Amino acid sequence: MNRFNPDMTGEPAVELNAVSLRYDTADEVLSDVNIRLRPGSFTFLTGASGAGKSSLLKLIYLAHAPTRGEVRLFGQSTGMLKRRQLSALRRRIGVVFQDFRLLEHLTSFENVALPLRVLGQKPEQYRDEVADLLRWVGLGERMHALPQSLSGGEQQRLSIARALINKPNLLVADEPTGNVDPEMGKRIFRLFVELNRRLNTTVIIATHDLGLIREFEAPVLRLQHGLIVQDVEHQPA
Ligand SMILES: Nc1ncnc2c1ncn2[C@@H]1O[C@H](COP(=O)(O)OP(=O)(O)OP(=O)(O)O)[C@@H](O)[C@H]1O
Repeated sequence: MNRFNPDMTGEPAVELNAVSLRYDTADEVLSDVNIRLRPGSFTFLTGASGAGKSSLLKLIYLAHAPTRGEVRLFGQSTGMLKRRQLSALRRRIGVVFQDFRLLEHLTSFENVALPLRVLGQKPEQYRDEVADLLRWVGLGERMHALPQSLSGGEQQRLSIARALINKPNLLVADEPTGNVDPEMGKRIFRLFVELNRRLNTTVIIATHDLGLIREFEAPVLRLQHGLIVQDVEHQPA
């Protein structure tokens, strides 16, 4: 993989300032959250079920707007942006979901190529790139398989390739190892680490898996009832 789109602004890749989120009229799901992720950093987000991890990630990948506070991405405030500007920012973010969200009628190759086709690229422009990425995630032999014929770990690696084909500056993964066995979980985390080290992609991963967090020794943000109770700046040495 080549290095691409390096983030040269020097601003945090992600910055949440006094962010709160409330769905309809219920209590706040996130309260006064302040986060800064450096470009090229690798961070875990953890917390009990219902603590607000997915909600926080949705704010980061611009699926929701906060009720209060400011979300800044790559130095840009996101609150007042027009639809087209938001789409451009979203293209700089790759998202990996626990339940993969692959298109079942498309092959592995076609699933990964789709974001480029949507951008108007022709097969001859993306063929080699898609094949390289599929080989990188270990699916070189499964390029023409449909998702239903892949194992859970293979489907997750396919969804990682799809999230990366647009060369995002930021990768957001929501419980990416929730549906795979521990060995595959490690293999998937190694892909994220390699991505982060080789391409300097900023990575944030929500996970319950304390074993993997310990093994990979990255900074941890911990959410409890919508509050950050442990953050990157306050790690024990
Ligand atoms: N679209 C929504 N509408 C209303 N409430 C929601 C919505 N999404 C999440 N919630 C509520 O917000 C709270 C936090 O949910 P969230 O999914 O962010 O937590 P989580 O830490 O990711 O949990 P899990 O680990 O179980 O996925 C929960 O009480 C949940 O019921």
